[in-house]
Amino acid sequence: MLLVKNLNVSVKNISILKKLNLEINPGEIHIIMGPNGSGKSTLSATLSGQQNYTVTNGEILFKNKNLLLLKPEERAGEGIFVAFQHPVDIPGISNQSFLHHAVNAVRKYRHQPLMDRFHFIQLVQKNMALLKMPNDLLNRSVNVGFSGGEKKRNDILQMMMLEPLLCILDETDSGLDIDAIKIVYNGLNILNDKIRSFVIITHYQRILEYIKPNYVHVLHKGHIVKSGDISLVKQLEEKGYGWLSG
Ligand SMILES: Nc1ncnc2c1ncn2[C@@H]1O[C@H](COP(=O)(O)OP(=O)(O)OP(=O)(O)O)[C@@H](O)[C@H]1O
Repeated sequence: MLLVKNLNVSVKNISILKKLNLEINPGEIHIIMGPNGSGKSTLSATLSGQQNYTVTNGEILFKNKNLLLLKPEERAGEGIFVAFQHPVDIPGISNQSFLHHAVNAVRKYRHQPLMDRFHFIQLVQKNMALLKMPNDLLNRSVNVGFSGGEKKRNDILQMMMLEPLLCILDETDSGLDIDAIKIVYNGLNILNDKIRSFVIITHYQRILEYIKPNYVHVLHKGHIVKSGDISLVKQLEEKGYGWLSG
């Protein structure tokens, strides 16, 4: 589904990702861990097509298409969803109209029938109940004044509504209380099937209580220095990252 080959990315002429390789197949869950500043968020920003992240070498194929030729909204239409480490506030636009617009934008791109207001409200309320989100968050401006945990749940709500193929979650589990972590990962598990894939960026071993990843990768100084299975998470917890710095 996603193939990243020899990817080099710079931000403001500073080289961040270096010869990064990653392959993700349908239905797989990949966890990416790594020290602060190793380039994890740079990878998610690059995949989403954010400005200022310049690909200086390498390629990214998504469903065999050259992702680098696609605009951010086209990438979303193709099925890429990124929950950013720091979800953005959008003052003046209600969460409901933002979500409804986003749902229909991807449906239009995918040549699917648009969702009318009635069906949208039914679905969004069902998903909000699963995420234990109060209804008033729908009427407020996107993320404005939301608590940290509410913003992260709102990200998962967006993911559930947009039904992406590749879900990239950048530290969605940071700053959540124990109940919220369970709710967020339950939301993720609801979407987890044989087709959809996940890239989960996290600093926490506790993720293994909720998610069973196929692969775990360690990103260090801009490239993947080690890949393995869940036993790698336990090794990292015991030994830290020093033994991998080479
Ligand atoms: N817009 C920017 N301008 C300057 N430097 C940047 C920018 N974005 C990222 N960087 C730098 O790139 C490096 C990698 O940052 P990135 O946010 O990708 O790391 P990370 O692995 O996600 O870290 P953390 O675990 O702390 O979230 C850091 O040294 C960071 O300062």
